[in-house]
Amino acid sequence: EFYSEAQAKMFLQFYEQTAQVVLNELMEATWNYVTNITRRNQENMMQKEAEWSQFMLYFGTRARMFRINHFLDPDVKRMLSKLRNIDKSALPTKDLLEYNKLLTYMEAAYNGAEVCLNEGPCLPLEPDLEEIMATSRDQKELLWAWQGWRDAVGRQLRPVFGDYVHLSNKVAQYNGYEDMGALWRSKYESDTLEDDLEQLYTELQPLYLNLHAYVRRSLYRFYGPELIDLRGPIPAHLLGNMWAQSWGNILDLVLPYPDKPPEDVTKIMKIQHWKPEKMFEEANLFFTSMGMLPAPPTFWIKSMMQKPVDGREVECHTSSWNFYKFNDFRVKKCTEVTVEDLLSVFHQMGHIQYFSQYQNLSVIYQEGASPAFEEAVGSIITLSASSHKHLLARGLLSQQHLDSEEEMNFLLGIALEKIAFIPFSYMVDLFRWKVFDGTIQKSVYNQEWWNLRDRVSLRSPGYPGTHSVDQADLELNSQVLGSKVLKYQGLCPPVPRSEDDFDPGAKFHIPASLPYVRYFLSLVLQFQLHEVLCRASGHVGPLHRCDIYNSKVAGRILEDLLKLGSSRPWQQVLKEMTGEPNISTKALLTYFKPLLNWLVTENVKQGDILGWPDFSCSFEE
Ligand SMILES: C[C@H](NC(=O)O)C(=O)O
Ligand SMILES: [Zn+2]
Repeated sequence: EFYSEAQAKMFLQFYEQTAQVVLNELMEATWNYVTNITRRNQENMMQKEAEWSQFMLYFGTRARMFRINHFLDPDVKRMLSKLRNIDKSALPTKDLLEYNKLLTYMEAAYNGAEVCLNEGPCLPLEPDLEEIMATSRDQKELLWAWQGWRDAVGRQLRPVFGDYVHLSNKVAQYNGYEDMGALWRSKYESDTLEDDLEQLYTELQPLYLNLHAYVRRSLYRFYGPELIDLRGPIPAHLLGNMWAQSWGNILDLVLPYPDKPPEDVTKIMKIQHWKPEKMFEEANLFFTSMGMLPAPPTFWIKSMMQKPVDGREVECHTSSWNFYKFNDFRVKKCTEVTVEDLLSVFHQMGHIQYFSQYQNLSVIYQEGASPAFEEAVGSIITLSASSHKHLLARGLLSQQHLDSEEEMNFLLGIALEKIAFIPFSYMVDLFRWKVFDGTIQKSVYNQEWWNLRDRVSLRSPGYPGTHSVDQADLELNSQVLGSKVLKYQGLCPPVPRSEDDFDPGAKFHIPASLPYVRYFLSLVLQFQLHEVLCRASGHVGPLHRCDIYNSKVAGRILEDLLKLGSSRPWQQVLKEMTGEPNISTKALLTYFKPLLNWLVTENVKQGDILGWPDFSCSFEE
């Protein structure tokens, strides 16, 4: 028999009451585990996982019985269709146990991995190995950390990743999707997502290729020709980050005007005795200055703002948590007193703000308008918080004005964070979608990630800057090269890789089974929304000087977005807020226009080419 719309409303109310309790217990058990990794806490978490799946199975199967096309109330229809996707709860019990064991194993392998010095201590990723990658300028030391981390993590995950893929695809099929990539993409409510992504990437490529060429030249000057090939990819251990995903830590090596180095905010924070708690208060203040919500009392009591020193083993990867209980939201971060971590704290407080703003909605709607919106909120604020004007106002800088050269140094600093991230944030899921849909088989996981497979060199793009490596070339080669580090990032592994390695596994989100393309979309979206808020706040002048701190007008606009959660399709919400129905690179390109002009001129002056026609990696000569 089919249930009426009235019965559907009753069903949703019943779901609402019980979901909060079950979800809260699951979050508490998971939080207890990741902030104190013990066998007992792991068992408790697994128990709550099982209960949560039972609960989802009950409601998910019943949600599928309603014939929602006949219903009138758009909310009832939207909520029921969201309830139908019950993710891994759709697995038969035996498979579910196996899948949860796999997921826990992979995440534990990542969290517990460390790299040991010949005699003496073993170093964990946070803070030790990340500190080395950020600050060391000794390429042997960088190589030791880079290779050691991949040996410690990637090799452990390699044998099980195939099983994870197989069971993930089973989850997807039980929920009515081809494979797990299709299930992940469905969150964006768009049947043109993949084309839209490729279009965004194409629009951003000249910016990336010019930055890549410029940084390669700078590293050539510092590390010399034995390490850097001016017509080739850059060795991946020299970019100041374990995954070369953001290059902000090598700003000192690549400054456009080295005789005018920017003030060192990290140093100033240490001189001023900043502590992690103060970093969170600073970010909280930004939101309240805009008339938005403060983090509630529980946040300050229950968050984990530092790596514990009492011997507890924890998951250090930074994350924000909603406990689906009034005003209970927390951040877990092994915070170091650095400007990089200060901006990361701003990003996390954006998640907390979203949780607070939509907490009165149905549980079903307590998520971002799309995963990209979830990631964009904090990053929008970070764009203001990292402006010279803001840091000066907050006492983290003392130099009143920047001349045009100092301003170019500043813009390059932001580009090292944001532009370098473009190819990385795009290709992590391009890789995984191909793994899930079977294009990339287990036997070639690592070479596909690095694409060492084919010695096809990109046709040299002719003069730098005037015309970047044209899309046809890249497309031609992309069929051969596939979507991998070399094609997109123009990086090389510094040492030979084999199929015993599993380098993708060295990035948290892969063992943690967390989708990643949300960060690529957020990167574009955050500039688009930043521009809207800047204009609304009355900002005039270059976008990179805008700081919306204290703007109640901007706060209001942002609040109206966040309050909606996922109750409305994000395209509608975006159109209302910006007048555009799609994510657009216009604002990002406006923000970096002065820098792109400078980079193109510089690359032409140096006679540098865009792209990496010398395709092979140094050790392969
Ligand atoms: C950008 C992404 N942020 C996060 O996971 O919180 C990362 O760290 O890779
Ligand atoms: Zn985030």
